[in-house]
Amino acid sequence: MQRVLTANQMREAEKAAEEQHGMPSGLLMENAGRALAEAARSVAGQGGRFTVLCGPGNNGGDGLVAARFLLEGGARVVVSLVGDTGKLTLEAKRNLQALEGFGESPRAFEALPEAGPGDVVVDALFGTGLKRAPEGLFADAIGTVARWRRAGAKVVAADVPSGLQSDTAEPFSPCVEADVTVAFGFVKPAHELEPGASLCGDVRRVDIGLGGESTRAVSGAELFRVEEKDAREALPKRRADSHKGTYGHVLVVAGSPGKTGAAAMVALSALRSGAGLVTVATRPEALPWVMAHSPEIMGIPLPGEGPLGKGDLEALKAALEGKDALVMGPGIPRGPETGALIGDLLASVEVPAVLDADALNAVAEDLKVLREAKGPVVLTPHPGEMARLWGRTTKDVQAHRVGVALNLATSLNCTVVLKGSRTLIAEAGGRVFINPTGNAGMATGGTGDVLSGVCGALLAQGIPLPKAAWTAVYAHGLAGDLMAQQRGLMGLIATDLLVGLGHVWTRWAR
Ligand SMILES: NC(=O)C1=CN([C@@H]2O[C@H](COP(=O)(O)OP(=O)(O)OC[C@H]3O[C@@H](n4cnc5c(N)ncnc54)[C@H](O)[C@@H]3O)[C@@H](O)[C@H]2O)[C@H](O)CC1
Ligand SMILES: [K+]
Repeated sequence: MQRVLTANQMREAEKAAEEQHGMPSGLLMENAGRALAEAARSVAGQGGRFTVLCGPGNNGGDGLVAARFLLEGGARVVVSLVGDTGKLTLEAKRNLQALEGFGESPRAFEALPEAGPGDVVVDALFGTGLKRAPEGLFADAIGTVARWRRAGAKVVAADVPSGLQSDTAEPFSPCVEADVTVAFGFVKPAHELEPGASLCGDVRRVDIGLGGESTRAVSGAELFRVEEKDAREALPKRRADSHKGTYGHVLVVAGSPGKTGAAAMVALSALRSGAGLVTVATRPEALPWVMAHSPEIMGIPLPGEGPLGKGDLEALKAALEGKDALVMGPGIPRGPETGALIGDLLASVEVPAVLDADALNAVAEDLKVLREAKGPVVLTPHPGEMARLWGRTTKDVQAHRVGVALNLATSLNCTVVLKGSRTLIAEAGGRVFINPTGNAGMATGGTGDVLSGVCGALLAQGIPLPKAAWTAVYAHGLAGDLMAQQRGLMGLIATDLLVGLGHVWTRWAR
């Protein structure tokens, strides 16, 4: 797992490093500037010129250090201090003096030469200290950086592209678009969440001297980026003497006339993700269609007709006998009693449960029904379903993804998987995991059904939450990435992910 720190948490970590662990403050900036210079050199053309734009804070200080290292290496460097140099922080001022010792004095922005192919522009205007939309000279500078980039220069951003809000990953206008972003110490939400992540280009995290100890002290939600090894290590080893019972039995409550495919995709995905047995419980008129998709799918008819309601409770409790996980929601016939039914069912069984799609819409009417759940619950809403669960607009949800997911998880004491680009997995009590896999080709019907099946299968194999959730999300997204290479972003469909999951498990086989 890679820790993702907010601007405040970075400041707390930097403070802890300096005050508690004796790290001289100038050393953090020295290390940052050196790494920034190395990154700039790595994208420069032969004999290219480096144009370093420095803002009024420590981000600008990083730029001054980078300029000095580039000069020391014999490069052609021009530097400009944009904005009120009187406000330079002490560290930045010290580095301005040091720079002059190398014979380079900052120039007026207007006096800078044009940059083009082979040249590198170092964006050290603003980092985590950005507070509002860049205006005036800062906005002009960002506009010029964009023009130089269009002319062929490479742009390397110090810590965060200037104009991009570090915590929300939302860009102000204007905002730098970088080819490389050097993340100092820790990645920030802006590097991991959209739309910020796309503006950063290649994110290179570098150590600057902030040891793990300095992050122990930080306050607020703990954010992590899931890495492939974390997901791979979560999978159970398959022992030779195991049998299908070892890998659990998933009950899938899904499907209805016209939406039998959803139930089949959940069931097939659970089978393709290692579940020993999978049974689908649905209305009698839908069941044959679901089971026809594959001989491995077993079925239990839910007597009755129309929406799921309290009259189905006993049949569902019986169906859950001997099961190890429940996946409920995709394509179910939803009615006014469905939410209460789900609440009663979860209050009477202990198996881990995945609620997706119309099960989420059913409980959205009264979230209290989930408070009595006996077993662990994971909700897998897409932003629209999250909006209904949270009583806000989808736009609101997307603007506060981390907070909304974390608040819902904590208020319901469950795990929340907020899908979308960079899916978030929030656990009750504070940790939020950011998933880096997946692509826009997965925006096609049924991919959510497949994810809920993977999650159910991993839970049935005994992997606890939230690990089962972020492992399912990572594997599902990776399956999509692998299959998009074969089918194209436009051609990818949900059942391709069933093939892609096979590639993932093969790649992770231990
Ligand atoms: N703190 C450390 O030990 C280290 C920090 N690193 C780098 O420092 C920046 C964060 O620096 P900070 O001084 O907090 O702010 P910025 O340089 O990002 O912002 C500059 C300054 O500008 C003011 N400001 C904010 N928004 C605007 C605006 N729209 N227009 C004008 N002025 C604005 C505000 O007062 C800011 O203070 C971090 O990203 C790192 O790059 C080192 O890397 C490590 C040591
Ligand atoms: K920057």
